[in-house]
Amino acid sequence: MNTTLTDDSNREIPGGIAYDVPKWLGANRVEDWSIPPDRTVLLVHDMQDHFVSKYEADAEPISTVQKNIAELIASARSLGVPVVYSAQPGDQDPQERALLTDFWGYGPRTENIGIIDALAPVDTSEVMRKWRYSAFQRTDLIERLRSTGRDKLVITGIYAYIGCMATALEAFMNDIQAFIVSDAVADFTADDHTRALEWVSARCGVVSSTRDLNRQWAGAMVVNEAAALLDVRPEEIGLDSDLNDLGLDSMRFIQLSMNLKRRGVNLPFENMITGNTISSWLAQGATVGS
Ligand SMILES: C=C(O[C@H]1C=CC=C(C(=O)O)[C@@H]1O)C(=O)O
Repeated sequence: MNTTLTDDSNREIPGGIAYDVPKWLGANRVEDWSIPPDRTVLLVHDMQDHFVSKYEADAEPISTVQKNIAELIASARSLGVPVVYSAQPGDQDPQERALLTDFWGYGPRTENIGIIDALAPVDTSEVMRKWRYSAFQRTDLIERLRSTGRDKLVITGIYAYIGCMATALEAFMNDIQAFIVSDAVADFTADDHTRALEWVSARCGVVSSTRDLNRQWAGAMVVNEAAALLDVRPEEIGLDSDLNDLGLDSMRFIQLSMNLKRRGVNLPFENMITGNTISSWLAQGATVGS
């Protein structure tokens, strides 16, 4: 198949994209999926110079999205949640690119396919080469999940109404619970952004937010740190366990707060004296990241 375009201009992705990140006001069809760190993978979808450059730099939505993705990457790394990047190749052979050329022209050039510096992977092994909308197509994403017993995928990046949505759908069809992060994805317009969230929440996944995910992960980190301090197994500590009963005295509270600070969890000591359970501390606003 050999598509030659006479005029590529009307297939290019529009440049100068700028819109306020829409507030997700919808409801998820599924409400009981969670993201334990040992069963979750964080996907950073196509945050490559070529695609990110379509946004107005240092403006909404991309400034907020980049910041939130960076926060989630930091949280994931501190919890041992694998971070996986998808990235499309440059100067694609028309035979390989096939129908994408009809929709999007010749696609990215090799010089523009790097992951943006602000979100750089720590190792090339974190990066999967992606040829189609879905990050599952012709990649080892499903093996990366299955081989480590992980069945939850947190999806961030661009574009929400294209590859992020396609990836969430294919996750669902592979029995993987997909979580699309409302303020860590972006598209061409606020409407397209919202459409992606609405479709995923109604048909194949859960819409979450950076704050919600960080609170869930903060809870997991507090459990891990408290268990280490009390020399018990994490499974013995629930979010509503009275940690005083488990031996967490005031000195150890201070130690726990300091240990958590080192792990990037903001759990000020004054919050902790409001109650003896992790859920009471989370209610005070303990989160991971800034
Ligand atoms: C960022 C994505 O790339 C696709 C969307 C627009 C243009 C594309 C291209 O030029 O190859 C990709 O097919 C995505 O899948 O969300």
